[in-house]
Amino acid sequence: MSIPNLLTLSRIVLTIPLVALLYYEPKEWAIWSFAIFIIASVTDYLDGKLARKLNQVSTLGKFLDQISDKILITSLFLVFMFIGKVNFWLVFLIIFRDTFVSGIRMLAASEGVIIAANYFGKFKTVSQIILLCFLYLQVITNWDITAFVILLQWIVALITLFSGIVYVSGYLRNSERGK
Ligand SMILES: O=P(O)(O)OC[C@H](O)CO
Repeated sequence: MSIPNLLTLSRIVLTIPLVALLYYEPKEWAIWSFAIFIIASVTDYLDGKLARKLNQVSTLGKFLDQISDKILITSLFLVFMFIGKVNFWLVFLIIFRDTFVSGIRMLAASEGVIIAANYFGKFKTVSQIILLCFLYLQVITNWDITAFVILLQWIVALITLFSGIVYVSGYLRNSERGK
């Protein structure tokens, strides 16, 4: 397996300790979870860059990248929801959007079309990572950032929704053209 793909896979493996350290007591473990999350987020930046540099861009790599992002981010949002730091509706929207977009991707693939992650999708992932950082800070520190985090949740919800609509409308436009 190529180094970029190994980096991507490490994100899936790291999700397990990261979730356990955040979910279980004592609270002090959350800081270790945050440290692992930062490492996992850096691999998200590095894997694609390295794959392009080493000329190792592959369909498997693109697939793993999307899957590992979703496993990491959705798992964390679920834990933050269980510990009462994030609203249910945002987690619902993220799961709904990702499942719907994956369905559109499967449909397109069955028609021989590969829908790669676009800039809106990447921006959505970055916005969710930023929100997760602030959710960690809420758990780890005593800072009163509740109002800011609520505002950020709305912004992330809008970006998440918009990026999903972009994929769906892109697919519908292409299938209209193909008729
Ligand atoms: O738009 P999505 O859901 O494919 O996600 C984009 C990826 O996370 C980019 O790495």
